Amino acid sequence: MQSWAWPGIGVPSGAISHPRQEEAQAIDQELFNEYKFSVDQLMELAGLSCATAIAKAYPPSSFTTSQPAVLVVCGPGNNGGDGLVCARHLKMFGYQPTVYYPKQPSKPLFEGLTTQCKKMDIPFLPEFPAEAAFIDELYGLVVDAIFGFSFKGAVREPFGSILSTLERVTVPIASIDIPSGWDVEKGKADGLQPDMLISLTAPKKAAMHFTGRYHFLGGRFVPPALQEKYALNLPAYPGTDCVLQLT
Ligand SMILES: NC(=O)C1=CN([C@@H]2O[C@H](COP(=O)(O)OP(=O)(O)OC[C@H]3O[C@@H](n4cnc5c(N)ncnc54)[C@H](OP(=O)(O)O)[C@@H]3O)[C@@H](O)[C@H]2O)[C@@H](O)CC1
Ligand SMILES: [K+]
Repeated sequence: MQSWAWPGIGVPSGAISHPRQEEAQAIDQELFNEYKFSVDQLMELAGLSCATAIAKAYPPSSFTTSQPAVLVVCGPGNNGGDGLVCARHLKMFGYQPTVYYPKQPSKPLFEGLTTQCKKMDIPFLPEFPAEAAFIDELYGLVVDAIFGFSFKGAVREPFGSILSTLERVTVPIASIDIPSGWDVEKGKADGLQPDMLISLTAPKKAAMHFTGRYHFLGGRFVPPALQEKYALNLPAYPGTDCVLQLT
């Protein structure tokens, strides 16, 4: 496992670990199988962390659009589920989220999260805006909840076209867990370059290639024994906060 020194106020000067893809998946499986968490539980905490980190970095007053409008783009796996939870909490925090969710799995978890959003009057776009300029005009922030730590190989449609449009937007992009399209360990120099990354549980190896302004850690749910087993060496979260700003 690779690690780096971590200077900063409130953060111990030790080294936070950067799990590889397989390690991130193993931690995830252990949380469910050994520690008996349910996906819904952790997804709620993960999505709440994301909305909280976004509210810290981009308060509604910082938006130049007439409303704090946020486009949340959700993928087909649990990263997309985090996006739906994040959208719901953003709405609670006073933002105007809109969701684009092109590949909706027919599983009760995702159907439930979708219904919750719709019942909170969060609109779902039937089509993705064809031009990056439309996104820049209508939204002050894009949340990238397309792929997380299980992404592998070349991007398949419709996500290839979506990502190539997102690469051209000029409004800030906040990526949940991994910038979508990036190799989970090596990153992608010519891919999406988000302004914000919210690493969940621990920053994955690819996070070492993140050059945006804000890097937050969220998902404050890893029991100490599991942190020790994987030598995560996570910094202490401040007080009762569910997120920690790393950079
Ligand atoms: N413990 C934690 O930290 C917690 C983590 N959580 C979150 O879960 C995330 C991981 O979720 P995950 O394992 O469901 O996978 P994720 O990355 O969303 O993508 C899988 C989907 O993408 C697809 N797909 C893959 N490659 C593709 C390609 N090249 N092109 C196109 N499609 C491709 C793949 O499709 P398939 O291969 O099945 O066809 C599948 O449908 C994690 O990053 C974090 O955000 C929290 O919710 C809870 C606690
Ligand atoms: K993502």
